[in-house]
Amino acid sequence: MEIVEWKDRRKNRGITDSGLTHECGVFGAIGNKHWPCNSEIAQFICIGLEALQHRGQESTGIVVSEGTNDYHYHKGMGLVKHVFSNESISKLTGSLGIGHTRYSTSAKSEQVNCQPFVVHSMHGALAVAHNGELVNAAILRKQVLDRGVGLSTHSDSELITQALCLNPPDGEVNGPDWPARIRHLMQLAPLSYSLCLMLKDKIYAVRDPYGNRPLCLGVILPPNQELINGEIGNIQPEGWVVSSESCAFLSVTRYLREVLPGEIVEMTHAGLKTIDIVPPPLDKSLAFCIFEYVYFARPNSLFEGQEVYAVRVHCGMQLAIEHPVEADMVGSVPESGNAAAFGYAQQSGIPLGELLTKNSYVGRTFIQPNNRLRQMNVALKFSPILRNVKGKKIILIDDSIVRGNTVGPIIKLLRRAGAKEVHIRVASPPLKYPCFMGINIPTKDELIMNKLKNTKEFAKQVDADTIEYLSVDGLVKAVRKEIKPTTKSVGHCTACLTGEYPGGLPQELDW
Ligand SMILES: O=P(O)(O)OC[C@H]1O[C@H](OP(=O)(O)OP(=O)(O)O)[C@H](O)[C@@H]1O
Ligand SMILES: NC(=O)CC[C@H](N)C(=O)O
Ligand code: SF4
Ligand SMILES: [Mg+2]
Repeated sequence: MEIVEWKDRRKNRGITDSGLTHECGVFGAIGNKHWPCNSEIAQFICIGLEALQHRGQESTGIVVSEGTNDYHYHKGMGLVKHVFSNESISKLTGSLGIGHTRYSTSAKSEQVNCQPFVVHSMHGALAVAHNGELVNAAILRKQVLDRGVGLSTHSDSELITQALCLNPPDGEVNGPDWPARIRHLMQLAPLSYSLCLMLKDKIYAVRDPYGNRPLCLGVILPPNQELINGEIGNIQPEGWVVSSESCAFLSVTRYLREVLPGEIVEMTHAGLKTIDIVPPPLDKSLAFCIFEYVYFARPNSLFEGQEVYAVRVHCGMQLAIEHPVEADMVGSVPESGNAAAFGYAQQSGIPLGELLTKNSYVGRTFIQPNNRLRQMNVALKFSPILRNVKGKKIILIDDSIVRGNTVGPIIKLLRRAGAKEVHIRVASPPLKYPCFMGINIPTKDELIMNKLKNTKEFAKQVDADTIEYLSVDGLVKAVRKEIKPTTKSVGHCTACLTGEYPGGLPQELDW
């Protein structure tokens, strides 16, 4: 199989009209005692995946096991609610399982690349669910192919699956040594992944040594039981869960903690155990994706001991400090601009109000060939609230501007509704560089701030009175404001804003 260049890997992706797309959600669950428990493991995973639907909407899948190597699985293209039915879920009987929601980064959005991947190794069946993108996929692909392994897709997640089947360098003296295989993978490819790996009787939750993508652990509580100060204490849990985000821990599941950067956590019916913590390569810092805070994650998810919503409010407050302006009202481009608008209003003392209402039935809008149709797309999604806009000086907050396709048509709508002044404030810095770690950022030429000299030119182009962005330092400050000083080491990836890549650049750069 030929090596696929970056340009080709990205072909046909980023097909939406606005925003950043392309990450993934992973979720796993394992039942406690009385195996095979045939409890509601698949249902748990299905509900967890629906709660992670914002992370990936192209395809989804669940793999379960009853403690044997005969896995049951169901995968398909589309949303969780479309792919899974009562009938398909009822066939997924198991005591443990993992699931995935996908936005493609490394291979086409089609059935063959749906996750989880399942292979039968010399030590039994292995299933893999992956969020992230291997920066050195081309090199690793060659190494795996050189060892006589055949690959059936271009997916880097299949590559991870096959790399895990390679014998570890020191051999396996006392039978299969999966932690050694995982450590071997981490040496071969340190960036970027959060993984759920399932064997017949255990799940490994693994985060790459840079901690680039999120992953956290939770517990399934018996009825009428509650954690005390976040601790399990004497409770006999019904099981354990792992998820990309804590927003997927609903009702009977409770958040316990994050998987640490480089940590390998073994989940068995007996509980959770840290097997190892692999540090990032020498001289490299931790690099948690700062855009999880800005845009990707649900506002109620927890990262680094803080709620995403709180960070977004701090971003809005910092933005008001950096770029104040007089106005009658502050509002957001719903939804992900909401918290920052709240912060901006709080800091500036300007009243907060709804300037736009969003049609919640409109999903992703696909790329339209001309401005007229793009304008229609935006008008379908947003409508101005006349009472708050007419005759007013307004500040409109958005979390990010990517291609700039949303902001221009929105300003047109607001002007038509009678806005006197429109000041755009963006709660993150301008996006200028590609991401090679699981987010499909449009090409350099498509990013609006690469096409323009400065924000003045941008404002003129879209008929705004002013446009200003949060600074990189301001964003980092807002993100770190509430991280406890006891948190051992903190580091964030800002590569798409600064061009400083945590693990270096891939060899072939044709972005
Ligand atoms: O500059 P552009 O390329 O037009 O994209 C920027 C917009 O895309 C995102 O919103 P999106 O509509 O994806 O979702 P949201 O409802 O979560 O804000 C982002 O929040 C901006 O509003
Ligand atoms: N966005 C992601 O995390 C995608 C995972 C993997 N690279 C894929 O394309 O399936
Ligand atoms: S480059 Fe940007 S989107 Fe990609 S991991 Fe870094 S911060 Fe996140
Ligand atoms: Mg938005």
